[in-house]
Amino acid sequence: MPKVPTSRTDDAQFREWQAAHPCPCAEFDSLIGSAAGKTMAVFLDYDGTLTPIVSDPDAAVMSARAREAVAALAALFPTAIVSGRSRAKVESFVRLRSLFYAGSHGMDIVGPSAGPGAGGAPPVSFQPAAAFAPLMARVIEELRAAVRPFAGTSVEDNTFCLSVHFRNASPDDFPRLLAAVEGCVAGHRGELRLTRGRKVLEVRPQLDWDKGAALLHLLESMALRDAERVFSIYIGDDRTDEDAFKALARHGLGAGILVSTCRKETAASWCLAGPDMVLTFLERLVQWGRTPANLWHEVRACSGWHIGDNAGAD
Ligand SMILES: O=P(O)(O)OC[C@H]1O[C@H](O[C@H]2O[C@H](CO)[C@@H](O)[C@H](O)[C@H]2O)[C@H](O)[C@@H](O)[C@@H]1O
Repeated sequence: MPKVPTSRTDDAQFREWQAAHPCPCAEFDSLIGSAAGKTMAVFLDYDGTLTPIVSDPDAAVMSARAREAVAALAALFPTAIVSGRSRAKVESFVRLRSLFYAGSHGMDIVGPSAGPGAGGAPPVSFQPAAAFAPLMARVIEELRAAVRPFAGTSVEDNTFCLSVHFRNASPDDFPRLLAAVEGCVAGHRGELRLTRGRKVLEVRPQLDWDKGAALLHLLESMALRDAERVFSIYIGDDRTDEDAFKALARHGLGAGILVSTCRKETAASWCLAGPDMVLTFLERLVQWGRTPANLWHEVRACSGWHIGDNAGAD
């Protein structure tokens, strides 16, 4: 595999990659052109997408600007947050009731409790990993004991996913930390699996379910899984978002937008250079969504979501 540059100083390679993954702010009309004649749905990752990455996971709060943009978006398009966080935690950060939420990497899904999405069919509510809850509650204690020797680590309870953070740990400890976490997972062979995110190891149920499956489930639930009629946008920064990018690409359902400042292997076809650019893009999408070009003004309803004008209702 070619060495992947880690910064924009790897100019030539980065420019080549960038040409293949343009910025949707710079080429907004081109992206929107792909959605011509279709209604739109929007899916957003949380950490590293709506908020900058910070060293304390509990401090990743959403800015007023981000909340305003997402609220406005949710009044114009079906909008979902798809996060590795527990649903309760991401809801408490975002504090908007007009959204669909898929927490625990899509293993905990609910529909809106207020605003446009709350109309129509009953809200989506789905927990494909529900049977694993008792196991996860036991394993978190095992993990906490296993990582205790490594200063700067912590285990975050994301309900159906346990996140072992090592952003604040010594890089020298990583091989032993990884071995300790792998040991825990191996103790539950066939029941658990280990994935990786940004300075985080994630212990999840051994289940064929990820953010891509959650995205398809949400589209299905809203009667929007129709490539002829609907164009979905998914924005995310992490490895786990790749499953959603792949699902969109595989089924021709829309556009994946990676949030990154460096060249990466990705199934996304667009790139935004950080959470600030994400907000700029979302604000642009809101402006566009308020014009008659947004076909939700004509369609007005789908199963589980209907357009409204109460962006401030949350
Ligand atoms: O799917 P996401 O919404 O992106 O959640 C993925 C993980 O995000 C959080 O961890 C990441 O962000 C933290 C705060 O900026 C950072 O400290 C950490 O190093 C990152 O990995 C969250 O804390 C995890 O539980 C999520 O699984």
